[in-house]
Amino acid sequence: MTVLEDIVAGVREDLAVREALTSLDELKVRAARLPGAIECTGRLRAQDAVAVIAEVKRSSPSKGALATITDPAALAEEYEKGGASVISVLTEQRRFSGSLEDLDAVRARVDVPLLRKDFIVSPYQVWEARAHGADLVLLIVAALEQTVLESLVERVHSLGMTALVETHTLEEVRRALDAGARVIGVNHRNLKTLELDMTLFQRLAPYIPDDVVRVAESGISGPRDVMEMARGGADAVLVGETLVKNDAPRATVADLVAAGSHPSLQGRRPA
Ligand SMILES: O=C(O)c1ccccc1NCC(=O)[C@H](O)[C@H](O)COP(=O)(O)O
Repeated sequence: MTVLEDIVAGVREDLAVREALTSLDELKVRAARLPGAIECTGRLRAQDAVAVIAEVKRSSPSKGALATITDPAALAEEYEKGGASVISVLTEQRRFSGSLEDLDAVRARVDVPLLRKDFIVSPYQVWEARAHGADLVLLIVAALEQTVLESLVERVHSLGMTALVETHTLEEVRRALDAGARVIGVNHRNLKTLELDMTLFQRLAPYIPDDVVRVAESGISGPRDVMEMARGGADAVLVGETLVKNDAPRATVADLVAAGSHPSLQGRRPA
């Protein structure tokens, strides 16, 4: 069994417990009481800047415990003040120590769009994301059959949310495009082996059309990486470990944001 398969098996078990506790109808009622999802593609695709998606991440299969985040909302507030365009909240519990309560807490404190970062395999989880205030949902191509991927992308969009469709190979990029993705992430981390390949975004980005938002994910350790991703065609970067292990998350986000709008990057994208 790969790491990804193992994570998804646990996610399915935890999902069955939540489904027994809260009906889909109840989630729909909760979602209807909330303001609509924030439109995100424009924010992720500023003309001459790289958007920073800053992640709340306590632990991971590749690195184990990363940070004791007792107040995820306070951390998210620092990210927002540092200029993050989107905040990603890991809600998977077994391997990432996250929860939907983290998403609620962050939603109550910040105004920027929120990404529910989890291993989504069912429309129930998409409704759950919306009912807990998420504006974006991660869909991992490697974890989903094509027909399921297509129906989840459609469900996410029909709820006014944005799907960040994550890929790791050229075939997955093609599947993401076939599924109607408007935002495609290239994860440097292979979720089956956990190996990082920091050249992957630059190699796959040319296969992602200009009208689709391109996000470089994982292993980004500082401003230099942001500039490299920008030169390779990134509209946005997704950063977790570097931020949660840092004593000054606001300043660190600000440094990444500044790198993404460095004068040497101006004019890299057609108007
Ligand atoms: O981070 C992991 O070890 C991991 C393992 C298996 C599946 C997913 C995993 N991470 C999810 C992510 O995509 C990252 O949290 C995100 O891209 C940020 O990465 P980083 O900046 O390297 O923390």
